[in-house]
Amino acid sequence: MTDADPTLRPDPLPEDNDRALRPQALDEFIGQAEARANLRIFVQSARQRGEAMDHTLFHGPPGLGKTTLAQIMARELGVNFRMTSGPVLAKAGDLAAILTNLEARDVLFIDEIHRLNPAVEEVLYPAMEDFELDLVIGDGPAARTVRIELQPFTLVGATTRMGLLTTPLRDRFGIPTRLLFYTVDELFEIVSRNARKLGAPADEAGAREIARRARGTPRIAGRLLRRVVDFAVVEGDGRITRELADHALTRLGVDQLGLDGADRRYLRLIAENYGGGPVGIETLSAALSESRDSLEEVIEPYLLQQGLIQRTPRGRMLAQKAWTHLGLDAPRPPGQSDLFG
Ligand SMILES: Nc1ncnc2c1ncn2[C@@H]1O[C@H](COP(=O)(O)OP(=O)(O)OP(=O)(O)O)[C@@H](O)[C@H]1O
Ligand SMILES: [Mg+2]
Repeated sequence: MTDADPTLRPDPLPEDNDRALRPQALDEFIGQAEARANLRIFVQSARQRGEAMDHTLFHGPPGLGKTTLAQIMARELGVNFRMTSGPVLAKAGDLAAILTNLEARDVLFIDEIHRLNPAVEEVLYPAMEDFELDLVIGDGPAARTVRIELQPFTLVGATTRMGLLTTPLRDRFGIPTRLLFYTVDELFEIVSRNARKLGAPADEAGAREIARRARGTPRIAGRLLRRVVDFAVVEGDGRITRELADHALTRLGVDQLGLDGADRRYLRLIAENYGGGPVGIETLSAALSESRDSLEEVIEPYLLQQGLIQRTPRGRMLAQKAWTHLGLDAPRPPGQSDLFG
């Protein structure tokens, strides 16, 4: 097991595309209660008025259900779902081709919308605001602009990095929706339901153990469940108990808090090489050979949410909980004498 086993990371993998396990309706979607309640109202209102729903932006760490919710919105609105992503839309013409093919009230989903090329983003502004497209035809002195009317549509954007969105783009979303890490109870429901769908008998304590160690993330819960099922079949009697789940997760390198090798490597680096910090993100990125983006998008949000690290103006610092979790003693602040030493 390598430190950064990709199957334990929250980033998407092809094996996640298990349609049977993806919730198909708002009622089947567990967790995100506030976002869900609001979306239900906006969907219903758009349906009753017969209008396109307002543009919606989902932001939050990977694997929390942004794409799933976008698909559910289209289904609940009873419209087509078209999907693309920021990096895929290289030229303004690519986006124009998609926009002109939308039918009235369709949902256009743009994943990783913070990675749109600025020229493409320019095209998006009038499209979002007035359902119009300004196309430049030809070049040089013969160039002219043609205005094309679009069908009213709903843009659904998703991003793991809200901070990287330009202000004009952010301001054009009527419904910004932040997704939060799931509670253990919510993940417990998701794991139990998925176990039933997979025909894998999981008792309550077994499902709860997986939920507790899923890093607050349904995508990880789904993957851990599949792995635990494998252990149950090969090394157990097929049933998922707490002992079996604990054995399997420990073998997979998922610890009691749900941290994997990459998380622990991050914490241990700050503890052992930087005395607990503060240490700058660029330094951590170089020392771990991980991009700054992946530290900020994937590793840090959960460690912050769990109170294992703190972000200060001078860099990242370990919290006491992290020292305890690593089984290390926090260094004493300078000047404080050791009464017993
Ligand atoms: N509330 C939920 N209940 C059950 N399963 C869920 C829920 N939310 C997400 N999932 C499952 O978790 C996986 C990840 O969800 P999804 O692809 O929507 O995440 P995402 O936020 O779009 O991630 P990324 O930022 O990587 O694109 C999917 O397999 C989906 O079925
Ligand atoms: Mg997604």
